[in-house]
Amino acid sequence: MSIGSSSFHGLPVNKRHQGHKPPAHWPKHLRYLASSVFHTSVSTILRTHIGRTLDANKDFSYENAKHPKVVIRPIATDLHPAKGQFGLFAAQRIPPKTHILDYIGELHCDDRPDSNYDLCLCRLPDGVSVGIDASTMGNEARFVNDYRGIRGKPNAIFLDGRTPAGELRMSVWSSSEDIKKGEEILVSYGKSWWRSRVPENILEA
Ligand SMILES: C[S@@+](CC[C@H](N)C(=O)[O-])C[C@H]1O[C@@H](n2cnc3c(N)ncnc32)[C@H](O)[C@@H]1O
Repeated sequence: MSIGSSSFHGLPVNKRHQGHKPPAHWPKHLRYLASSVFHTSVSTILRTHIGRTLDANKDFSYENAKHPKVVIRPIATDLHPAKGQFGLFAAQRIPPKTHILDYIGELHCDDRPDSNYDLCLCRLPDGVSVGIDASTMGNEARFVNDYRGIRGKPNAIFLDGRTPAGELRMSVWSSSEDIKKGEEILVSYGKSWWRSRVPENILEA
């Protein structure tokens, strides 16, 4: 099942992706990607809709634009519900409504009910949907946790938009308040994501 989303107008990824060097704490068994890759289940028509066949040179400045520094950290706090896993943290103050990074992974149209890293990129009128699965490959965005049990509300959101060259992407943006240096970046995966995984009474808490 996919993590939920809404909409925006796209902007950059950052210099971290240059040279494809994985960031600190990147798990060795996962492939680090600078941009998403297509699974064979995505048709040529859909690839065109997503826009990866458009002029890649136009995205040069987009890919190299400066973005807030973030860091993947292991979570060791007893009270954190994802203790023993990783989270994504602000390595500097992030102003409100700032594009932090894009959610990168494998673009696919097949069902991946067992993936906990599968975000919906788009749904078409004919019912076909494209997901971004970061379970085996992706970037830092795959480490963004859900706010539930960690803070009162999310401090970031998923928004979709197109890069200057026209590529459809899903990105993480800060919400209407600052994210302070050292704070964990937390979104809402949506109730439907949790509903398929945990009892309803925990969701209402
Ligand atoms: C997209 S991954 C987030 C990164 C993950 N923590 C990791 O280290 O790979 C989603 C998984 O993180 C964990 N997670 C995220 N938010 C959580 C929360 N609020 N409470 C408990 N577990 C959470 C769950 O195991 C979930 O399946």
